[in-house]
Amino acid sequence: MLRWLTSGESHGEALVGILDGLPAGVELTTDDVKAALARRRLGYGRGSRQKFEQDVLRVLGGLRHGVTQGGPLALEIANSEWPKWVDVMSSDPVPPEALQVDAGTGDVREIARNRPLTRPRPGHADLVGMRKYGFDDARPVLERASARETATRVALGAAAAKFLEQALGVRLVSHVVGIGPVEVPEDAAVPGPDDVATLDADPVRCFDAATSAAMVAEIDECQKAGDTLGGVVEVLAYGVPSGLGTYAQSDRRLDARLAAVLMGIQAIKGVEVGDGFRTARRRGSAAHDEIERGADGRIHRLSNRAGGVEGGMSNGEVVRVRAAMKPISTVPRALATVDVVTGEVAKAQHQRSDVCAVPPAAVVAEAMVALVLAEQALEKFGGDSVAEVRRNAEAYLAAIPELQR
Ligand SMILES: Cc1cc2nc3c(=O)[nH]c(=O)nc-3n(C[C@H](O)[C@H](O)[C@H](O)COP(=O)(O)O)c2cc1C
Ligand SMILES: C=C(O[C@@H]1CC(C(=O)O)=C[C@@H](OP(=O)(O)O)[C@H]1O)C(=O)O
Repeated sequence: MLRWLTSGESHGEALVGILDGLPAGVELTTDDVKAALARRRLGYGRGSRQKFEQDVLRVLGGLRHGVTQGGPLALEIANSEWPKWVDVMSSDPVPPEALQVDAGTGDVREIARNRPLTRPRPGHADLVGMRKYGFDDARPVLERASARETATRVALGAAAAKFLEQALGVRLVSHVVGIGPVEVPEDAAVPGPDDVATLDADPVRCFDAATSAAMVAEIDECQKAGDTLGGVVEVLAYGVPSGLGTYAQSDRRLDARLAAVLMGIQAIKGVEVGDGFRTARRRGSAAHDEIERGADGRIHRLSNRAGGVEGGMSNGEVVRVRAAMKPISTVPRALATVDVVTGEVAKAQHQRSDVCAVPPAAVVAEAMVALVLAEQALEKFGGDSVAEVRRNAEAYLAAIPELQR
């Protein structure tokens, strides 16, 4: 059983992630995890924080000499912004005067950081979080609701991706298919597992050069207008064996698990498996993926509209999912709100913020798909080491009757 948890605040000392149930024998280095974290920081349209903050990684458990040990993998990602937030985010009580003056950093903005946030920002967790947890300051709400937390999930996803590749030969790709109204054409080329470096080098992680340029222009225009953007990301998983997930119980369906973790990413408001909503507009004869026996004697599909999932199970085709992200909630052209302490009409607080975070959201979505595919592979094949999982998978595949292959 694979499970994961994260802890930590956006401006706290560090984020922490634990991945429990990862088999022994996964080859993984801190450089692998750092590379995944670096990919999440890329993307045209991000705010100033990405430019100066570093993801300072420490592996606290589960890894020895570059190989997982079978125990929980524990990762710490320190926030390099922490020195500015020591008093505001102190885990122990601090004297009130410490919150009135700068904490010896010489940075007068410290005083502003300490000021209670009483004007909840539309689109954020602020208002409901204050009501629900009984705060008169949105600070504790936004600290945990912030997508800074996705760094931890990307780090854990890097370990899951290594496991998938080494045990089963599964490789993942994520790309951006829409930013605001700019969309990749339906007939555009789809990236394969060898195109990851090309995607990482593109400012918006888009595989279609003309669309990428249009997306960058859209972000520029939006920034000038004091506004923000969302978009759509796609994750493709190549080499997923047939039979992950099940039709036998609704919550164990592969599509249900994928949708749940994608919806669990901050700001994701819709999920599509395969052609999803587009399939709903088609007739059945143009919606499903016909089966034929190819010249190589193996069963093939004539299309992959289902996105590699039928009956809640992977069907051996490329697993393909999309997630729709709403525009960034902190809109520079500040939105209307109220001050919940004074009762006055107000404008939502805006300091720095991303204009568009769709490219990093693609990397986060890729990590979540990796975690779910690893979870489902372990559920199907079991095994405490990479070698055992591989043996079990090979035995299962070898036992499939010849005419079903
Ligand atoms: C990678 C990433 C970066 C984000 N950066 C910002 C940001 O800089 N400013 C902002 O207001 N929201 C940002 N968000 C979105 C907010 O965290 C999100 O809108 C908020 O949590 C409320 O969304 P929810 O209703 O889905 O929880 C980001 C989301 C992601 C996935
Ligand atoms: C720090 C990250 O993203 C942050 C996510 C975020 C939000 O509201 O979700 C708001 C911004 O932080 P701040 O309000 O401190 O400027 C982003 O920079 C990150 O992704 O590493």
